[in-house]
Parts: sequence; C-alpha cells; structure tokens
Amino acid sequence: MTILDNITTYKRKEVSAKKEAIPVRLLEKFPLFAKETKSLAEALRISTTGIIAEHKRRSPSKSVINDKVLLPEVVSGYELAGAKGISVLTDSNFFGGSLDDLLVAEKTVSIPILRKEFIIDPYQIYEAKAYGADAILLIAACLSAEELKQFSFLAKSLKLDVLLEVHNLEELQKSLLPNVDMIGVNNRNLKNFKVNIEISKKLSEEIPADFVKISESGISDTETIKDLRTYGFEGFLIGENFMKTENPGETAKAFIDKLR
Ligand SMILES: O=C(O)c1ccccc1NCC(=O)[C@H](O)[C@H](O)COP(=O)(O)O
Repeated sequence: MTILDNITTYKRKEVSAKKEAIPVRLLEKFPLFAKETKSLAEALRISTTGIIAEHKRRSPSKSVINDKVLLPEVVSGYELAGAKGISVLTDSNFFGGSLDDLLVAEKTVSIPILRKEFIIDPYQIYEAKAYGADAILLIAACLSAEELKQFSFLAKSLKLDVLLEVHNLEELQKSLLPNVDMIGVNNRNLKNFKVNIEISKKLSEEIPADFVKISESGISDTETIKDLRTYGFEGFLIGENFMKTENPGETAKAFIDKLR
C-alpha cells in the first residue's frame, strides 16, 4: 500500500459521508457557487515569477511543518509577496487542512486559489466550487483515463481551471486532455517521499505547449526555478520551503524578489 492508496481509501469513506450530509443540490445553493472564477493558468502565463504558494500545516512526509501561523496571515503574506496563486490543502486527516481554510483564503486574497485535494469523486469538484476555489487538482495516479476525462469536463463546465498532476510518462500520456489547463509534474516520489527535480526536466519535453507546465514539490531555491524555466516551466508550486519558517509570507517575498 502506498500513501496515495491510504489517502484515497480514506477519501472514499469521507466523501460518502459528506454526500449524505450536504448533497450536491445544497452545495449548488452556496453563495460562492455563483462566484466568477479567476484563471490560475492565465495568471501564470502572464507572470514573470510563476509562484503558486501553498498553505500546508503538515504532511505525510514531514509530519508537522507549521501549526502556529494563522492562515489569513500566511495567504495575505503570499499575495503581498507576489505569488500568482495560492494552493490550499483542504484534506484534514493527512495535511491538517479544511474546507473552512478554503473559505477564509477566498475572503482574504484576490489572486486565484487552487483547492489542493485528493479528488476521487465528482462531488469534491462541486464542493471546490461551493467553497470558493478557482482551480482544482486532479492526480493521474488516483484516477482512470475515463475519470480524468469526466472530472476535467465537469470542472471546466463549472468554470474551474484544471491542474493535472503526473509522476511519470505513463500518467502523462493519459492526461493530455482538452479540458486540462495545466500539467503539474510532481518531483516527490509518493512511495519513498524522495524529491528529484530531474523528473520535471525529463517529462518537460513530452508536455505540449498548449498546457501550462508546472513543477511541484521540493523546490527550495531560486536557481532551481531559473533552471526549470529553460525547460518551459511557467509555474512552481512551493509549500514546505515557505511554511517551515516563522513568517511564510516574508520568506516568500525574499524568494520571489530574487526572481524578478
Ligand atoms: O507533501 C507530502 O508529503 C505529500 C505526501 C503524499 C501526497 C502528497 C503530498 N504532498 C502534496 C503536494 O503536492 C505538495 O504539498 C506540493 O507539491 C508542495 O510541495 P512542497 O513544496 O515540497 O511542500
């Protein structure tokens, strides 16, 4: 069993309980369901820095990263620092996040917000919309080719951008779909948690230019970003490197200033 197997098994139970508590027809009545979304992909395409800064309290690989800082301070600090998008982990069991985090982030910043979740059911896409997300993450390792097609279609019909995460060529090949805006290469091996930036570089040439290329995980210095840009990457998802510090917003600012 990998960590992804554990997470998705847990998610299936969680989602089935949530569907009972708040069915889709009620989610559709949430005020934010009618919100006009902002495109994360567009924001990255016109950006010179391309940072998506993540709110991440803890993780399976690192345990507690930072449970002291308050989310509004973190996300407003990220926006002030010049991040082009905010990623909010909404999983509670493994990452210490919540849908309330998404709501608070939506109220606090005006840049696009990615709901970082392990999506295994269309219900979670409706939930993302109802709680104010502008974009969702789909993970190729968790979904069949048919599910990727259906879930990305649903997201686009709700005006949400789609970031599709891959770890290898096989996953990439089933992910090049018309309703996908961004392809994210995850540098973290989810079997042993080792990070290897070479994975992004290796897969970069297989990603057609109509997708925004994003490199995810384990990025801790600006030299890596400058290098990844030469491979066509326009977005960089960074969590732990900012969150492990006392003031993630200030850390992000110093980081992003070096990229200008
Ligand atoms: O971060 C983990 O330990 C992890 C474990 C299992 C599944 C997913 C995991 N992380 C989710 C992410 O995609 C990262 O939070 C994101 O790419 C940022 O990574 P980092 O900059 O290394 O915090």
